[in-house]
Amino acid sequence: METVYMCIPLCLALYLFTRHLLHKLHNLPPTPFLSLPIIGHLYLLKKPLHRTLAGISSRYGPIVFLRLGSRPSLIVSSPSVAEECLTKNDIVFANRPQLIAGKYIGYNYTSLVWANYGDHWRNLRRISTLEILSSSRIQMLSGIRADEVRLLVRWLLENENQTVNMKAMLFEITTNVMMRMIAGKRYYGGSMAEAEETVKFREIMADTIRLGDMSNIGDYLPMLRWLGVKGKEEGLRELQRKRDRFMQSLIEEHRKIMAEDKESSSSCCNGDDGEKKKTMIEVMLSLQEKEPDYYTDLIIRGLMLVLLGAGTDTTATTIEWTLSLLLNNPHALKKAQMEIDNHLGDNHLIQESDLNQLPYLHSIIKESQRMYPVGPIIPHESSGECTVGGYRIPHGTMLLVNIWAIQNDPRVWEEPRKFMPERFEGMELEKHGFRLMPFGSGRRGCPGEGLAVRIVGLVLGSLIQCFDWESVGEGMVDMREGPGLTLPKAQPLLVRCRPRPAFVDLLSKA
Ligand code: HEM
Repeated sequence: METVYMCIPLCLALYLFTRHLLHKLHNLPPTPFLSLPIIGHLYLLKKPLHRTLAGISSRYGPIVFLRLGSRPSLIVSSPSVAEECLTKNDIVFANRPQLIAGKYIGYNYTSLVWANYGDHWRNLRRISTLEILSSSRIQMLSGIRADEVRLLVRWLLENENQTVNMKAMLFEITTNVMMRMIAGKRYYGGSMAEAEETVKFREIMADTIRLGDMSNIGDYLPMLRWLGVKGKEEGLRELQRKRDRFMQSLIEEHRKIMAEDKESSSSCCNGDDGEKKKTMIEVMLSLQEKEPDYYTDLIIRGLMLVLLGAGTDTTATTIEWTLSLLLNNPHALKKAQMEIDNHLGDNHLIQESDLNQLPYLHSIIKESQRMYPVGPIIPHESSGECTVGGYRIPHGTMLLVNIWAIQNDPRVWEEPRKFMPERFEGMELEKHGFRLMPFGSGRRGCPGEGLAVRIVGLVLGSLIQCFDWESVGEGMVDMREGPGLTLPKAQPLLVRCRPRPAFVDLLSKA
């Protein structure tokens, strides 16, 4: 028995030594010494992941190799290495890791977010950038965003001095904007609150947030899945069934309306300019008529869910962080109000077309996205062997670019934890390079950036222009980060607002 006890540490030491030797021989990047059998470096990971990985990088350097269970992983946390991965090695790293979540909510890794690089992904990307998220289409649907913002400021006016949960409020407005663009429907606020369809939609959104954290131990230790430990898998499967059924019912509804429209050649949805302001489903169904084999209902459902999933929480959370920062930095809030007043006076509410005259507002948003990027870590995977920083990176390595670490690194940004929108004044966008990339970069970079910039700018600009704000509770707004995929705040932002006297009249007519 004693011999067995002696053997265990001996075997472990031998294992660690051999691993380390092989690591060096294979010219892999620096790695923490203790990589345990089976779990590798998983024992090092704690939430929030971006902070843990930043801690590891500060010890081992900007290129770190980890074995996360069965997944070889490359952690990158400097602008130059990120650039090397996303420019020189862009195609090699253009795959996504095949995590369990992608099997269910990514239609077996075939949706735009989850598909590997290749013809199918390129096609989806083309459809989304040319047909759905092109500047002309985004511009065409600007009325939806203006209308939702108008409803928001009206609601705030009617509820002045009440405690408002901004997290919930912002999630509702961004979801309404996206669903109106996708299907011409709004599910928050208004008279539809009790309708069965609304209740179903809200349930789906709540479940998506509940299961939204993609971490699943089976992703790293597949043997657990064989042993029957399925984690969130059942929940994800059921959620996807519900989402799929819901989106299909919207497609059927549109199909029916389009057929009726065709018969009566009605022009009920034409804009003032006579051009038809089609929803995304209508655009996709028109394409389906021309190419039914490619534009299947499955492809349409996949795109609807991707846009809803990628476009709501991200924009809402960005606005919530930014407003929180402004409440803790009242001088910046005043300065932004003055900028808007100077440019627009007090006789019209801010519109999207005003945004490019408001550089300080842009600087505030950039600074907030620098400090609190809502995609703190971007996951890719290598489809072949390549070199990064002179090290060999094997095929099938998961790449985690730690955007949060880069954007909060004192070697990259002066006093990074200080909110200083002024640092962006007069700085051209190109100058940020890979130091600032809240929307990612390279061929898998965010296709919704143009839309997101408009939504965030318009909502935030309107809130700043029309109201004076105070946080609820003692002291400063709590800026701690909570667990979750899109860097949520640990505590939702609670506020009270009062309309600015000069805008009461304008708001009541809005
Ligand atoms: C402030 C808001 C947003 C932020 C910060 C953001 C950020 C990001 C980031 C960091 C990525 C990953 C990039 C990469 O892997 O290299 C991404 C991907 C993506 N985003 Fe956004 N995003 C936002 C809003 C939106 C909106 C409004 C949409 C569309 C309605 C959208 C659609 C997508 C899609 C489809 C992808 C996956 C692209 C692919 O894999 O090819 N995002 N976004």
